[in-house]
This record gives sequence, structure tokens and C-alpha cells, in this order.
Amino acid sequence: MDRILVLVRHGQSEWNLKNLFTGWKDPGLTEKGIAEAKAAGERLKRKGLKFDIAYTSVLTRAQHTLDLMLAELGQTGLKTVKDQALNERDYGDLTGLNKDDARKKWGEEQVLVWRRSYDVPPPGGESLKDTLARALPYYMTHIQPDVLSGKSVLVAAHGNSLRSLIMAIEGLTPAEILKRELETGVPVFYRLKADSRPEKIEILNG
Ligand SMILES: O=C(O)[C@H](O)COP(=O)(O)O
Repeated sequence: MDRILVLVRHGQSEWNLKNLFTGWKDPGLTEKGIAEAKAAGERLKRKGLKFDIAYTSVLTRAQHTLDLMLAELGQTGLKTVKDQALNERDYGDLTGLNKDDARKKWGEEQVLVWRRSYDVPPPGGESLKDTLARALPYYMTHIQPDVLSGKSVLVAAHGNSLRSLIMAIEGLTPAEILKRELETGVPVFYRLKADSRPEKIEILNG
């Protein structure tokens, strides 16, 4: 039985382009982001994948990325479940600030701690641990059961909501997940074993 799970971070958004902390804000994709999402769909198609269900967040950039991938796959209209649990981490008071300006104001190190530490939240926002605390229960009760029942599942979401899931799926430590970056529009392919651990991991970046 095939147990296929593909995670895709949305294509470049208007706020990624402007280098702004985005979190729960809802900017659309740029032209580049649209092209990245289409390219992601083409890679999935080239791999011969067909999906049984898709999951995404309630944010436009992830939903649009999913729609563009499904169009490339010839799977427009696939059953899609949208849930806030898959949203980007809430960047709190940093939302809307320029990342370089924030480094000038608070220092390189502090901003890195807010962006990449495991359990230090940005002021008024969510740490990766907080993000995991709402994304993982959703994964365990909705997405994982679908995959383990033999469905092929496509998830379009966000840098940090997906990093938190990757940490759990791959059994990474907080130190290991800090170094793991997710590029926009690059699918992460998993084949899971019956015990839910990955037997194959592939980054589809070419
Ligand atoms: O919300 C954001 O600003 C980005 O999508 C992810 O930000 P990060 O690279 O700081 O994790």
C-alpha cells in the first residue's frame, strides 16, 4: 500500500518579496510565486503523482498555490480541506515590519532567535513550539489517518507550520529543525511506513 504525503510551502508572496514579517496576514502571490506554484505542480506530475485529498490553510497564498498545483496535475476540484491549524505561525507584533529594519532595531541575534529558535515566541506571537502545538494535533487527527489508510495527500501551507510538522514526521530535535529551511514552492515528498515514520524523503527541487 502506498502512503504518500507531499508538503509544499506556498510560492513567493507579495510580503516575501517586500521582506516583511507576514504570519497571519493575507497577501497574495507574486508573479514569481505563481510560477513557482505551477512548477511545483509540474514536478508532482512528472513524478506520476495523483492525489486523493488536499489540505491547506485559510490563507490565500497557500490556497492559490494549491489551486495552481492541482491545475497542473489535472486535478482541479479535488476534495480540499481548509483549516486555520495549518496557518503560518502568528508573528505577533513583528507582523508587517521589514525583517532588515527589525535586525537594525533589535540586533541580528535577537531576530534570529524569534525566527528560528524552537520555544522563544516573537512578542505577542507564536514560537515554533506554539505552532506545533496547534498544527500537530490537526495532522494527527486528520492528515496522518488519511495517509495511513493509503490515500495520497497533498498539503499546501507555510514555512513554519510545515517546519513544525516536518519536525514531528522526521523525528527531528529542536536543534535539527532550526537548520531546516523550506523554499517556496519546493515539494517535500514522503512515503510513510505503516508505523507513520518516513521510509522515503525526497525534496523535489528540480
Ligand atoms: O511569515 C513570514 O514572514 C514568512 O512566511 C516566514 O518567515 P520566516 O522566514 O521568518 O520564518
